[in-house]
Amino acid sequence: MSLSFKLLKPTNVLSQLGVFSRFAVRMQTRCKSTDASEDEVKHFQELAPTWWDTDGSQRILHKMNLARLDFVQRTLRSQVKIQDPDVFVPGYNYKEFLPEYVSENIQREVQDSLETSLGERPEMRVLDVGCGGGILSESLARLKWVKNVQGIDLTRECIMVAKEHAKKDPIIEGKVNYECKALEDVTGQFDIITCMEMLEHVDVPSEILRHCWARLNPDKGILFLSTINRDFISWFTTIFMGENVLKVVPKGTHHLGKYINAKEIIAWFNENYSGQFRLLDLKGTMYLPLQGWVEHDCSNIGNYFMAIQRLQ
Ligand SMILES: CC(C)=CCC/C(C)=C/CC/C(C)=C/CC/C(C)=C/CC/C(C)=C/CC/C(C)=C/Cc1cc(C(=O)O)cc(O)c1O
Ligand SMILES: C[S@@+](CC[C@H](N)C(=O)[O-])C[C@H]1O[C@@H](n2cnc3c(N)ncnc32)[C@H](O)[C@@H]1O
Ligand SMILES: [Mg+2]
Repeated sequence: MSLSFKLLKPTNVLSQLGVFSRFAVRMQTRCKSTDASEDEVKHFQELAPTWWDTDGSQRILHKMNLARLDFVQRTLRSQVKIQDPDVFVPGYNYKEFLPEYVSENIQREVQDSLETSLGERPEMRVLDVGCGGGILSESLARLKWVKNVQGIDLTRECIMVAKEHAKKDPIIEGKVNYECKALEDVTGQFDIITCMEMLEHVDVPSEILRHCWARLNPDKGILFLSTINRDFISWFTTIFMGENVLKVVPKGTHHLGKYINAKEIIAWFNENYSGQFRLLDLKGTMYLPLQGWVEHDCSNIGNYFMAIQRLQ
């Protein structure tokens, strides 16, 4: 590995921002640019056996799954046009001006029409990069507008757990398949690519994004990311509180120096794919003990969800 990552202390995190962006650093020693480091694989190997224990070491990931599925579905619905001419979609904020029962009716009609349109859409092919034990892969495979989900991960034990768990649900039989392989070895094109809570675990995230882009349907394919900004709040919540105080995240899961700022990702897309993509949505998200994961508009602080659409 060309660079050694030290855990950045919050005091010097500001000196690191912008000066030492590992984001575009290319590996010199790894045979594959999208390969996983041994320490990351070893960490997740040990977690694999309890992956599907919703009160176990991945409980926070299970809780996050609800929020990120909302984000994915909301983003996709925003891309669907209402086809039904009988559905009235007011051109103003009707919730503020119409009686509650009227605006609820409108909202339900719009929702039903969107669900129908999504259900009629050509069935979507999904790639889940760094799928782990399949928490997100399975949830996506259960969505009616998904044709199939390909989950890949480089921790073999996670793939084995994912395969075994998928057998428990006949609804997703034949809709989800898993392989232990590097992203650059994945062939085919996908309408949706998800890369959730994985970028902060790789040494060269730009290589992951580059290979995701190459496999994204150029006709409006959508890349969904969730990862963590490199800032003090992230260190405080995800490492100090998450791993050391509340102990709700396995110790050693995260390293501040590997976190990636949302602004860095957007800048990288502008630099490499200017005019070929659209940022569909970017939301901050944070875990609150009594509420679970909640979205907020400070996407440059802490965790965030991002949706990027390929236009050509
Ligand atoms: C607007 C804004 C962001 C303001 C912030 C202001 C501020 C100081 C807020 C503090 C928030 C607060 C109330 C903190 C109290 C302590 C607390 C609840 C901390 C959260 C700890 C936690 C659950 C962090 C989540 C870590 C994380 C990213 C989980 C995903 C995950 C999980 C796993 C796994 O389970 O194995 C592995 C991964 O790689 C993950 O990314
Ligand atoms: C925190 S888990 C997230 C799992 C899943 N995406 C989710 O959110 O439920 C991170 C996963 O990324 C995998 N991973 C790390 N580096 C990888 C790489 N270079 N290629 C493929 N998978 C990788 C790890 O093995 C681990 O299973
Ligand atoms: Mg993580």
